[in-house]
Amino acid sequence: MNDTLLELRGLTVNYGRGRRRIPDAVSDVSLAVAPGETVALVGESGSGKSTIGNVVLGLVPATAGTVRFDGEDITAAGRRRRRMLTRHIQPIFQDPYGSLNPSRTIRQTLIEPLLAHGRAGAAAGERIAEVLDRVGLPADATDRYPDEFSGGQRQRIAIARALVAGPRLIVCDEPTSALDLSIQAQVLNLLRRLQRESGIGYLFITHDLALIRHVADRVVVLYRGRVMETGPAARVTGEPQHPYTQALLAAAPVPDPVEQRRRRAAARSLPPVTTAAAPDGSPERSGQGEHSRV
Ligand SMILES: Nc1ncnc2c1ncn2[C@@H]1O[C@H](COP(=O)(O)OP(=O)(O)OP(=O)(O)O)[C@@H](O)[C@H]1O
Repeated sequence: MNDTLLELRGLTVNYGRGRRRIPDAVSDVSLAVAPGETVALVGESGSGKSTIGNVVLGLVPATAGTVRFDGEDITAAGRRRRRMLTRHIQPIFQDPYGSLNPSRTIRQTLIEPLLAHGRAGAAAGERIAEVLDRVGLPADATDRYPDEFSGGQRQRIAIARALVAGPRLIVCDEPTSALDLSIQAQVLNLLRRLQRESGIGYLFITHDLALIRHVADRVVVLYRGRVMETGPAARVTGEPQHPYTQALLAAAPVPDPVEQRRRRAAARSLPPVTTAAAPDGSPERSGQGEHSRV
């Protein structure tokens, strides 16, 4: 067992080829997730968050850099070995309506990950009942279809599907952004409880900096595929060092209007985001000193 569950080093991803090539969708990103830890990837749309998550899930190839899971480089592993390793990594996606096949019962949905890893034997029914119970759904949910459930319940089904094969890392890609606020809190509490019970690591993708102080231990702030700032969630949200992080925080809605005005005033007094260190016009990087840990 390794202290570091997931470690990315110098991850770079280019999409497409020739004239349709999109270089540096992700550029030289390094981060680590420990067992039982939540590391949030934050940044606005197009900053490369989902690309990083998809590389970790084995859905998108890395152009350069390494992705180590439990010390083993997934990108260098053969197909069979990669399948073995990625069995321990599962996704939860944003849209609980789109991510569940409407023509499959909940049992068929939950048995898929077990089938994929040759574990759909006699104990599968028991395992499915157990995960449904853990996510707070009734045992008789198994014979029903996704459209018989609310958005929050569907996201619980998606969480059950992620849990059923006993993952050690879950890539949560905006898992609550399609849900009402009250349901969001329930789903986040469920994720936190599951983490406490099982020591699962979360790579938690969100564009919402206001959310991460409630869910994340550490944060990686991305802009145009590059790391702007990394550090403990309380520090990055309480005393952001990089102007880009400060601007993101100022734009995040806060329940307290006085606090919101204070942040906006603080952001207005910032110097403009500098382009000095980045030839492509993105802000210069900072927080790299903490890079070795995050
Ligand atoms: N399959 C793809 N083919 C080509 N380009 C892609 C593909 N997926 C993402 N990109 C590009 O890569 C960059 C990073 O996109 P990505 O989806 O990773 O960002 P994101 O931060 O997750 O955005 P969002 O919050 O909108 O999901 C963007 O410029 C995007 O257009």
